[in-house]
Amino acid sequence: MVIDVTDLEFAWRPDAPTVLSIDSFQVASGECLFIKGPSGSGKSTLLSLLSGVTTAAVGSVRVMGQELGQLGSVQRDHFRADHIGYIFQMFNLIPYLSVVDNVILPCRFSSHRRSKALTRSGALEAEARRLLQHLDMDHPDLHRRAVTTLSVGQQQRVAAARALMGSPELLIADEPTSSLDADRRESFIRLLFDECRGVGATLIFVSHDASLEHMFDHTIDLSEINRATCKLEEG
Ligand SMILES: Nc1ncnc2c1ncn2[C@@H]1O[C@H](COP(=O)(O)OP(=O)(O)OP(=O)(O)O)[C@@H](O)[C@H]1O
Repeated sequence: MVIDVTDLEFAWRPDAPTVLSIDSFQVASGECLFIKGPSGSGKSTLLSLLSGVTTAAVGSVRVMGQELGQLGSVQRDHFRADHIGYIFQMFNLIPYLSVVDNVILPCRFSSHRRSKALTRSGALEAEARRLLQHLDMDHPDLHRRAVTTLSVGQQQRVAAARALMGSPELLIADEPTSSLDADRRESFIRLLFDECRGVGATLIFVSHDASLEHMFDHTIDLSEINRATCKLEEG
């Protein structure tokens, strides 16, 4: 199992309502999982817990066998940098870096990912260019451009290449296609699948957009496994 969550209870503050109450949630290695759920059902909160941005006082969140609650915040930052590629909804590219330097960035924070990238392509820049090419960004002129001059679809591909750099075992994508039209959304997801399957990575893709669901191995509706949402709906 890449992810094993049991008996989780989470509130953002001790006096705030419970946002997540999940008895059991597992994701197998190599799976491409689609997580859907209405706005406010706790999707982003779950991703914060899976990536160790925050931790739960009650229950267990294991990622690749590591109990995240047992790590301090600096150790969790290292764990995330080494093992998790994250594609943000707004991409979070660094505006003053070139395309290639944005893609290389995870290797500045993780020697683990740096050595994997070097093993694969011999040089970080070569690995960044290989990923960009696979993601349909194959024009060398594009690689030198400032990210602020790229289209939304191009920025999305740069964000994906950055998340894939150094072959993290787990890729998390938080609504990264919401600003694209339907055709471009599907082609982007196919490219992500190709890259993930190529290295045996696990993909967790979160979206409101149920029309993407058919593309994935499995789907989870968070509001169905989250007892906190059920209680809110009943109340
Ligand atoms: N950093 C935070 N601090 C405090 N409360 C938060 C924080 N992030 C989310 N929440 C609260 O947790 C609940 C679940 O929000 P969350 O963002 O996880 O839902 P979501 O399913 O991702 O929603 P959306 O689809 O609209 O992004 C909401 O009540 C929200 O206000």
